[in-house]
Amino acid sequence: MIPVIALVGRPNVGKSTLFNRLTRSRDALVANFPGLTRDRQYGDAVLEGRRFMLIDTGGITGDEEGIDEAMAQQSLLAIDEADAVVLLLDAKAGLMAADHGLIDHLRGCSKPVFYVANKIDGTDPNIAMAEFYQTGAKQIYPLTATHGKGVRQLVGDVLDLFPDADAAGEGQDQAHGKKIAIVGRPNVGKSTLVNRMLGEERVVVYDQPGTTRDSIYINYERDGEPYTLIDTAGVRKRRSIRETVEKFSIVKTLKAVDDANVVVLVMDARENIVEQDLHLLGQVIDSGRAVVVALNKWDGLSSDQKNRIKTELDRRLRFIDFAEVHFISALHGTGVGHLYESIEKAYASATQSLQTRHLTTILEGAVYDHAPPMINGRRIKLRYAHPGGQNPPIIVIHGNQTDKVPASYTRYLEKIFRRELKMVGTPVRIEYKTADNPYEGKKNKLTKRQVDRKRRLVKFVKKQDKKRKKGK
Ligand SMILES: Nc1nc2c(ncn2[C@@H]2O[C@H](COP(=O)(O)OP(=O)(O)OP(=O)(O)O)[C@@H](O)[C@H]2O)c(=O)[nH]1
Ligand SMILES: Nc1nc2c(ncn2[C@@H]2O[C@H](COP(=O)(O)OP(=O)(O)OP(=O)(O)O)[C@@H](O)[C@H]2O)c(=O)[nH]1
Repeated sequence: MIPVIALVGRPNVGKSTLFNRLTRSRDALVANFPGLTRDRQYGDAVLEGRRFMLIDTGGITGDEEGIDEAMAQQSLLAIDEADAVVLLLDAKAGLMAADHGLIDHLRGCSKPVFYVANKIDGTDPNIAMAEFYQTGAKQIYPLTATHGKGVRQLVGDVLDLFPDADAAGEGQDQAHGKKIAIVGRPNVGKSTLVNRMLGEERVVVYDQPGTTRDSIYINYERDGEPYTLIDTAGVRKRRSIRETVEKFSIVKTLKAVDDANVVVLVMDARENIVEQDLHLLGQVIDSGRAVVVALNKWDGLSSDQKNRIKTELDRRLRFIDFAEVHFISALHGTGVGHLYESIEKAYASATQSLQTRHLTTILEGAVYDHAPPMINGRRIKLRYAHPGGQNPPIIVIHGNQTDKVPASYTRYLEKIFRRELKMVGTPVRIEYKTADNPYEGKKNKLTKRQVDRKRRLVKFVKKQDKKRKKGK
């Protein structure tokens, strides 16, 4: 499963700078759910093809007195959620009292810790490093977060601790059948829904989580078919101080989404749709997983209220018109059966096998109806399409100038593919390959002249072949 790295350090050491450099999420998920102590940022990141999740504990504000405590709490939660910790120190400022507090704590915890001397630019690295080695750290990584110098070495070494991260994850080897993650804000009714969905079904294995950040994987059978429910609800009946402080974990939610085939996003009809619901939904769509929306607590609402909520829903969820929405009562069990129908449809859509011939026909139809635009006097040409993966379905389109296809045209194609392939409940990804330069991407890139020469040569050889055939 995807490794989680926490960035900690006192204010202003450069955590956010490093976070922004590494994450690719358009808009990082900020933990400001009710019930969370402090804001933290969560981002999806990649380094040389290796994926990981990053937590930034930055952005602490407050009066001088409050800072230490807030920072401590913030950092402790992040450290707890992480698989490895990166501690940033400021080479310009040197060691400060607040650094010692964190260092002491990290010594006592069992997570791997990487010490970093940031802002090494413009200082004498030897002096700064010598001071930091006094902390007893075995290795200090010099870094310039603003320029990215030293980042690859640092993150590469951290990720080397998790060589199997992309292979089957913790959940994966326990899972059987279709994996359904139940996610949503605190208190929307996730665990009530999980109990409802299991109902009378035969539970095969019920796996208790090790920590708050682990989801529960429940294997069961429904109509003789194997399923796994990934339950992200807060841990109940376990009381420790920390859990009363915070029982909702974003890491847990994101990992569950990552590991699932279909995500059921639960929202609370009585609270309407809030910003955090949309953030979560955005994250689910980015992950490419199939999705079903469950508007829970639909019982006991007046028809006026129901109409108002439906109008609001139409407006705010327009950006995922492909997802099916259900109005349910997990408490009474109404609508839960239909939820399964949508889950099945979404799963089937996300994993159906696609044929090159069929995809190309659809592409040709779409282009015929509505041609891609001209760029610099040349029309973008989309020639053929083939499948590139499942869950999410990936459609690879080959053509000329494909790097110039406008986003609006890609959205148009997505819509047509989804319609023609009768896909429900899953995003579709379109990837482009360009045929402008057939030698592109080869190890030794050829110059334009060399390419032209090769093209002429190929033409010449083909002509010769034709002549020879005619002669026969
Ligand atoms: N010279 C230099 N400045 C840096 C470097 N990295 C970060 N800075 C600067 O240090 C300042 C603080 O950086 P941030 O990334 O906001 O620090 P932070 O640790 O996230 O701070 P908080 O959000 O307050 O916790 C900014 O002005 C950065 O431009 C670096 O490598 N070299
Ligand atoms: N009226 C009504 N109440 C519900 C429904 N579903 C859940 N609830 C109530 O909402 C509260 C929260 O439900 P939970 O299932 O614990 O919510 P959760 O999402 O698992 O909460 P966390 O553990 O905080 O993540 C409980 O008091 C439930 O009885 C519903 O369909 N209708």
